[in-house]
Amino acid sequence: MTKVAVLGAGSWGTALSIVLADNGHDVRLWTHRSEQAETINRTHKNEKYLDANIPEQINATSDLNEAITGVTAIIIVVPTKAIREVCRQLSEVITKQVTIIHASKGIEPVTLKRVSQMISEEMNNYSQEDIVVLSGPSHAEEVAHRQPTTVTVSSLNEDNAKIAQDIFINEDFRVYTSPDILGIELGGALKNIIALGAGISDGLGYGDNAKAALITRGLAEIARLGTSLGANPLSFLGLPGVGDLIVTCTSVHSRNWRAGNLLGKGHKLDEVLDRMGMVVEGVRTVKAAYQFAEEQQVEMPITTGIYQILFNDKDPKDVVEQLMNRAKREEMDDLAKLLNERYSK
Ligand SMILES: NC(=O)C1=CN([C@@H]2O[C@H](COP(=O)(O)OP(=O)(O)OC[C@H]3O[C@@H](n4cnc5c(N)ncnc54)[C@H](O)[C@@H]3O)[C@@H](O)[C@H]2O)C=CC1
Ligand SMILES: O=C(CO)COP(=O)(O)O
Repeated sequence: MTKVAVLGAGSWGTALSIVLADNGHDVRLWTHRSEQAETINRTHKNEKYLDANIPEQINATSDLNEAITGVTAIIIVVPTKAIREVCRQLSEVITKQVTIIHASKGIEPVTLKRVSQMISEEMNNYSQEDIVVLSGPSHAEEVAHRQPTTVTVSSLNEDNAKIAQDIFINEDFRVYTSPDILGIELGGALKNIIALGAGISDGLGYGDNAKAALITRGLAEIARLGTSLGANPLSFLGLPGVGDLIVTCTSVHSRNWRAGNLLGKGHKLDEVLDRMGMVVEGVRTVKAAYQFAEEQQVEMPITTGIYQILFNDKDPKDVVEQLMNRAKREEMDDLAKLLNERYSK
């Protein structure tokens, strides 16, 4: 039995702890709130986040040193906004080299750093090769009930990705590997923006045609930005790309979709975030993507429209009109062209 620590006791940290416990690992679930640790240990529930029972071999603690003592792997699953703070705390108590896997989905505004980059910047003795990302279409609510789920793990060091694959894989939770950490992290982060858009569209009362358009054209702009940064275009056709786009744009479990839905119904952003009570990563990531698009000179009309709704108080209906009345163009100048350029020789 391997001892592992999961840092972050929200929906996803709790669901991943259940997978790890099912795999026979001794799991320490760290939360920064001692009362939450006490409740989880006493009731074997984490009701604010999930309705599932928490197996007894998961021990919650608010003592970070206790959580990581003797572990072979640490899974970081806090909102992107808290990554640097948690890693700074971790860096102070960690004494040996272990596998670090993160499962957070976002990009930091201003620095435009991905999560693996933030972790390696904050942790002494850890370079980017030491970090693994786990991403894919995986709502915590379903994973916690052992519903079939597939994800991808990726690292600059393939051996580390394989270690993560072995730690997590089981008959309900299938784990693939990929060498393209850039594409995997970008896909997971950027799909949240499009999920906000899908929620807005549904909130406005638009139908499945509009949603299919958002998913498809959203994928095109994600791939456009991702490949301009050096990601493999094929990654966006995989689980952490189109797979995660489908699941977040079409599921009521998605907090990004739900937040978008409320925005589409006319609620203001502050009120929406208050009502959610859980992280809505797309709100922060849209700032980063908007900035990225300007810097890379990449066209991202959906991202731009959602940015205008969130931060410039633009009416969602006007944004739809703006998107529908853009200059005429050929469809297949994006992902298909990129793939063609890359693989036609
Ligand atoms: N919920 C899901 O189904 C999935 C979530 N993710 C990603 O996982 C990450 C975490 O999401 P969730 O667990 O769903 O969020 P959540 O909102 O359910 O929980 C976040 C947890 O992080 C804790 N936290 C916040 N700030 C902290 C800090 N400074 N130090 C320590 N703990 C802190 C909160 O107390 C809370 O327990 C996000 O990046 C999300 O995009 C990825 C895949 C699936
Ligand atoms: O990333 C997710 C599922 O793969 C969860 O999405 P939300 O954060 O929108 O709930």
